[in-house]
Amino acid sequence: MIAVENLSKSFTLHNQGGAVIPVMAGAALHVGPGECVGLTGQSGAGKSTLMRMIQGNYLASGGSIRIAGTQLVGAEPRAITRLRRETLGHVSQFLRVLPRVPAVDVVAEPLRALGMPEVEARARAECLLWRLNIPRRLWGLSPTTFSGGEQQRVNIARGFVHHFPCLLLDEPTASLDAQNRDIVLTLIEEAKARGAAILGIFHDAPARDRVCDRLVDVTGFTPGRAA
Ligand SMILES: Nc1ncnc2c1ncn2[C@@H]1O[C@H](COP(=O)(O)OP(=O)(O)OP(=O)(O)O)[C@@H](O)[C@H]1O
Repeated sequence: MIAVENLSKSFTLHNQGGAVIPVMAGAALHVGPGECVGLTGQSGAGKSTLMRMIQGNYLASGGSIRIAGTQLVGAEPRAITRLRRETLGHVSQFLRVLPRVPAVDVVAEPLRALGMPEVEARARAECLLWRLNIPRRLWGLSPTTFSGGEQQRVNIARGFVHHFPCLLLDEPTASLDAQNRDIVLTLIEEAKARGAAILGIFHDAPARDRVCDRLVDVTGFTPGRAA
């Protein structure tokens, strides 16, 4: 479902004399249906860079990234937009929303983009907000004024509302209390049970141990260390 082969990445610092910084070479991993793979490695090893390339936010310098059969490296922006709408979900650490859009609409939006009828999209959004303990009185308000933990839970609800076949999770349990953390881990387990391929960064070691089937240490993809 998620297949990375011989992936490389260099950053060119145009505002610093065009210095070229190689950060990744020979990166390879595979995540199958129903599997959760955790990215590990010391700070600066390249976990976020790899995730951003798989999400299509950073251009790869070379290699291959296939998401459910679609080649991402060199893909047209339109193909990447379609992949994100239908196939590749992403939960980042922070919620980015337009002001004045109510929380329930933020969560329902991925379903509306897929053409789901309004009543059903709203019902599914409300169900997730309820499961994630967002008080009903907040559902009609913009999350811009919500607490950090509430914003993160809205973000998680938005990431899980459509049953994406592939999911990228960037520290999905960071700054959550024990009860909400447990709910998020249950959502991940449910996604695995329905066959989703999940790749995540989990600094929370017990959470990682609970949901990850395998770990991939990106330190092995540091240029000069690749096999
Ligand atoms: N936009 C960028 N421009 C230049 N260099 C970058 C950029 N993004 C990341 N890097 C460099 O790439 C390397 C890997 O960074 P990355 O953020 O992927 O590491 P990480 O493993 O996610 O670290 P952490 O655990 O601290 O978040 C670092 O040396 C970083 O300075």
